[in-house]
Amino acid sequence: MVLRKVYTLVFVRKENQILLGYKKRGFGMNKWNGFGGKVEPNESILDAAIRELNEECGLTVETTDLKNLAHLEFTFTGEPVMMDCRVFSTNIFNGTPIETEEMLPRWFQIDQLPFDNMWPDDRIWFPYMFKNKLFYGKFNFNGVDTILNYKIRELESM
Ligand SMILES: Cc1cc(-c2ccco2)c2oc(N)nc2c1
Repeated sequence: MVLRKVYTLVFVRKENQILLGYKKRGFGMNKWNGFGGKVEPNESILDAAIRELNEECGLTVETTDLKNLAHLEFTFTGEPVMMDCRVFSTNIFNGTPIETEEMLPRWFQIDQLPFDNMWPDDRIWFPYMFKNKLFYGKFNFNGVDTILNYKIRELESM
């Protein structure tokens, strides 16, 4: 019986740059990633995305500014969990990114990303994100570093 948990992931864009955070502790530690986390029982997915972004790097974004780009499902061989990850992006935001206990934020040129220090699936689906296409992906992991199999496809509408 698989336990599905919903997560958010927000990518902030500025010209040809993308804001990534270096996870200083917890799940995904020592990897650069978008900002996000668990959706609490009492909140919408959009509200969770906005809350996590603010908690992790201090930026504020409006719900209407977030564009839902992807639905990604992550499973782990031998574990009954499935991470149902909703990916959003925006180029409209308020504030300047600040370092928090969780995250060290940094702007990267989108053609110079630290993929060796990111989740292995990112190099597979980031090109879809940069085409601003809606897409759906399923990735089956063995541990945190090895993708056993995956599928990805563009969607016309979510
Ligand atoms: C297995 C996995 C999990 C996550 C994640 C998102 C939010 C919390 O964990 C990922 O994020 C990325 N970029 N790849 C990921 C793979």
